[in-house]
Amino acid sequence: MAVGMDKKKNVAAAVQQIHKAKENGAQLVALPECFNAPYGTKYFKEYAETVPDGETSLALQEAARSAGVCVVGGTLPERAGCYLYNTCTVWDNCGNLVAQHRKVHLFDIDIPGKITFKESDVLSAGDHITTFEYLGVKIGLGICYDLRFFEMAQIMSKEGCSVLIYPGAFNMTTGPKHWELLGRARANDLQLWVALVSPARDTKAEYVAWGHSMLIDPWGKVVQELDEKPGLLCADIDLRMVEEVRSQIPVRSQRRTDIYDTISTHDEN
Ligand SMILES: NC(=O)CCC(=O)C(=O)O
Repeated sequence: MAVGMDKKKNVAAAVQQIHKAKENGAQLVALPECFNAPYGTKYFKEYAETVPDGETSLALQEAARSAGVCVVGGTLPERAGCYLYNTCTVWDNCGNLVAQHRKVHLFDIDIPGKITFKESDVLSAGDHITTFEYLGVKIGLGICYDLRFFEMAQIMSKEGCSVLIYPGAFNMTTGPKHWELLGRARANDLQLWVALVSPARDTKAEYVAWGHSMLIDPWGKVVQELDEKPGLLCADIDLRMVEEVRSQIPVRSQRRTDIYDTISTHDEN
């Protein structure tokens, strides 16, 4: 979805898409990172809300309940006391808050002449890895830059997740280089489904999102992808494929942790 300066319009657009996805048969709907606010450090404080009683949370709760779908509510700037977080809330089909993930790895990078961003100027990092269960399926959550950290995805996989969902907003520098690569790497390494959910590209925005929401199967194949424009990606996730890939290429039981442990104690890098 496109995200602009008007929070109410952003939230209304998200609610509309949730209902549209339900009409298309969705049981779970995921929104992009920072779907209710422009993405930028100077905006987080102004747009921040408390969870679960802020206006965006209440709108997501009501949308999940009235549509009867699970909503992975992208992210919103969350205010908790004097701290701000980049937070994903998850609502089940009855409108219960079933998970809340605060971005663990803050997006602090500096590529001179291309992109410099420092979330840690205003945001605090979450310190929990978040998984939840819906319709008997274990699902893991990461937010954008979290996608770069294999260890986090590996823990979610070890906890039994067969799907990882990353609301994210890569940019015009790192997006074409790494967005798909990282999503496919996580899916292939851990042999599970990965969904990457981005805002649409707005070339007039200060931060221009790459777009290209996609769903990747446990073989590491992109099964569906949007372009940079607003759109709705609806796809079936065949969970049997997780077991199929894992039994046919059994890397999970072939790890030589005896060797890795020895090496990793010698070389922290
Ligand atoms: N919102 C983000 O965390 C952006 C991450 C990103 O673009 C990257 O390259 O990593």
